Amino acid sequence: MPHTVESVIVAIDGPSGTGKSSTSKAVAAKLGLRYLDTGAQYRAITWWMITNGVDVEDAQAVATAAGKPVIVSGTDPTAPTITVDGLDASGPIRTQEVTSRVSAVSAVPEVRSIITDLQRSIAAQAAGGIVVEGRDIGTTVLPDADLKIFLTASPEARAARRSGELKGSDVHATREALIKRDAADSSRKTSPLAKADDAVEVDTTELTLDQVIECVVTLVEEKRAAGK
Ligand SMILES: Nc1ncnc2c1ncn2[C@@H]1O[C@H](COP(=O)(O)OP(=O)(O)O)[C@@H](O)[C@H]1O
Ligand SMILES: Nc1ccn([C@H]2C[C@H](O)[C@@H](COP(=O)(O)OP(=O)(O)O)O2)c(=O)n1
Repeated sequence: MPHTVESVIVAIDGPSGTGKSSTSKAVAAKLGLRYLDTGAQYRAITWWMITNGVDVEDAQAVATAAGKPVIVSGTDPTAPTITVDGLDASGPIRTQEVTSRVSAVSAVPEVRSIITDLQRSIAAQAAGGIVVEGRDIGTTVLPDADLKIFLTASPEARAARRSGELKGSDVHATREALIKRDAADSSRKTSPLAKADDAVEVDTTELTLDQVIECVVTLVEEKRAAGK
């Protein structure tokens, strides 16, 4: 069933450093929508595995433990939150250790199935609509989204953006780590990073963040107008 004009669902996918989080938060805030960072959920389950002594390279062990952590995402775009078993996970999920292990954990089908169910229930509860960002939102999690965006940017631009965030980090090493993670995320069997056939691709390499936000806001408004 098509959503009402007020209840628009926007899926924003793409590799790391293309601007998904910054764009999604800003678009949601401007349009009065909720916001969900699905990468934060995969990071949260990875953090739980590490702190609970689960060998993240052992897919069977990860699958067995996948249902244990309770992950709760707060969807206010101006102050998104994430807790695991009631603990604030927003800091620990951004460490290098979690970043280097999240692809292995998120490739486990049991993990994807649990997190996908959680994402769908959050989207269903967002009465006024939501912007959901990730890797497989348009293809798998919300294939009926009203608007699908696939953000891209050159590896150089993405690495420069990421190393700008991580003080003192080397752009070359960041670029190599990004390319390795993209390859792992794109080649896994279960819902890999991919552009949905009906997604609008936006190359952000030469665009400012404000230009990307404006572009997505315009696309949402066009969808809303077309739905009237
Ligand atoms: N179009 C852009 N131009 C320059 N910097 C950008 C652009 N989009 C995002 N950034 C910056 O790049 C970094 C990564 O953006 P982020 O939104 O976290 O990307 P993603 O969620 O895709 O990994 C942030 O510091 C953000 O401010
Ligand atoms: N929908 C999603 C979102 C993220 N993931 C996995 C794959 C990604 O490498 C990690 C981390 O995602 P996140 O969006 O936080 O990564 P970046 O901030 O873009 O570097 O989670 C996924 O498998 N499916």
